[in-house]
Amino acid sequence: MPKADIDYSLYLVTGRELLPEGKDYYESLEESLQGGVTVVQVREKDIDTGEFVEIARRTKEITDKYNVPLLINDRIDVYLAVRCAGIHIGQSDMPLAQARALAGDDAVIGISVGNIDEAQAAIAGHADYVGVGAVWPTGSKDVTKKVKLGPDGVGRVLDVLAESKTPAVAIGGIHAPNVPFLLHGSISPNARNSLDGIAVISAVVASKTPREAAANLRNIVDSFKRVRRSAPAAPAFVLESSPVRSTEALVSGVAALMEVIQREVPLVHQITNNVVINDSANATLAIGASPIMATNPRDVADLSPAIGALLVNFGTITDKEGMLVAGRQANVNRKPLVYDPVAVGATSFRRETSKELLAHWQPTVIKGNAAEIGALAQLTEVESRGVDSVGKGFADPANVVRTLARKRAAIVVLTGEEDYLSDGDVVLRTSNGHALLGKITGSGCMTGTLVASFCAAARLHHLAGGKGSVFENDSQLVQGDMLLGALAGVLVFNCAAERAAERDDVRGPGTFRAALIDELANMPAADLVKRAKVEIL
Ligand SMILES: Cc1ncc(COP(=O)(O)OP(=O)(O)O)c(N)n1
Ligand SMILES: Cc1ncsc1CCOP(=O)(O)O
Repeated sequence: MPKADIDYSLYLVTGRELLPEGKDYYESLEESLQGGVTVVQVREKDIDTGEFVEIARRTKEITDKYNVPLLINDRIDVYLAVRCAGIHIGQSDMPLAQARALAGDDAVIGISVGNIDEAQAAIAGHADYVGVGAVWPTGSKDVTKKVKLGPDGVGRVLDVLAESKTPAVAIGGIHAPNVPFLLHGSISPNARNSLDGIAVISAVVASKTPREAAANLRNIVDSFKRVRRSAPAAPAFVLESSPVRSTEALVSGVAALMEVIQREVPLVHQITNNVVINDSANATLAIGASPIMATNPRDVADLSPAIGALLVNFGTITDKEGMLVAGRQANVNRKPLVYDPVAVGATSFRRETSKELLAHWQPTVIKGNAAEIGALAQLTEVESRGVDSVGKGFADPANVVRTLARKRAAIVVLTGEEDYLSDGDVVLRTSNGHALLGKITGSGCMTGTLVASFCAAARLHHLAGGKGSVFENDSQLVQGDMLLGALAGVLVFNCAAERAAERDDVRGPGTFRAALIDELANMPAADLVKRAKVEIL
């Protein structure tokens, strides 16, 4: 097969030691090819050369039947003996130039890369493809001393590879539930380059049903590639046909979601800080949803299938383990995940924690003030003082939210006197609210609570729309109009604040806080429609 025709979508690296008891290697291999494996690499670490050659030869007989290219891990002698498509080498194996000299120009030579320098060297040495990793920890190889790149780190390598168009597969700890997150989360920040495929060992080899395991992985990768071709900027939640936006449609959509909440009473799981936990739970109840403020990782597995959405607010970062597990489960169960990185720029501990969380799961919505959004976007334009941002804000907030939304494949909500929301494509500006919100603690956190509640409603609204649980594509993380959900959270909160501030019985922050909860409970949708100030920029 010509090198240019190789499809790297689902790259199987063999691992006989991981086969389920009683499962024959060749039988498993053939089933995985039937499931849709597109490249095979024979990887053997502890066998004699003669046995390696024999396994490679028999493996080639099977891969040839399916017209799938076969590569050999590390051993050029074995490649030369069986004359398959090529070899895969690592950074501590024979140098690329020597491997090329021995194997010749026709051989496919792939090389492992774990950082930008290695990626640049791979391009300079004309590698035919790269294996980028390890993405996550894995039991299939000792990578404990290596940096785990996460989808983010893979994205940085993809930026380097973009110009040369070197094909790239990611490897390490990849299993069906984290594949959508990996594919979307690794779209490179500048060049918008994306993975050509995923390389796996245990996700297929350790399965008792490798055909089904491979078919499932292949579907996810194929769906992702299809959406990338038709909508290159689409974030992880975007429907194949994004709705056409008008301010009237948006505001009436918000009113519709208010009804969905009342009718469906979604359960909103919130891991939030202990300053606002009570107000957030009351705000959730006031709009008609149901709060559960569980933080223990052991609660999460049972809870996740039942919830409408998850909020992770790391204001006091006392529950990191719960945040990691809950977020990952939200991705697995394809539930909206709203991330509120409170004061993320204020300390290095917060920056590190945020990095760790974002390497573990894909947020649907990121909500923050200017300092928080600036810190995530690595901008120094806005300073923070504790949890607050100081100064005039961004010169071009619309560009900041759009750029971060694209980089993170998430909706970004920037709160302030005016709020900016973007899905990486459209940018919305809202200008409701009241100065008294700045006089009570937790108004930003309650906004996050409402955004999570309305994202739950947006998902339920989508499911009730007749499509059931069928996803538009298998790589999609969340169903429903999440930009509308985020907008609803912001508008309902700010319009309720306006109504509360207008009341005769409100004489300051204390009475305002109580009145705000009342108005969240009592605000008629028609009044929201009248008050809402939304612009599409
Ligand atoms: C596709 C792919 N990517 C990376 C690797 C890892 O190769 P290497 O770094 O040489 O480590 P070993 O596999 O030899 O342990 C790979 N094998 N395949
Ligand atoms: C060979 C290799 N190189 C980096 S991680 C890895 C192992 C991948 O195995 P798994 O897919 O089971 O995590």
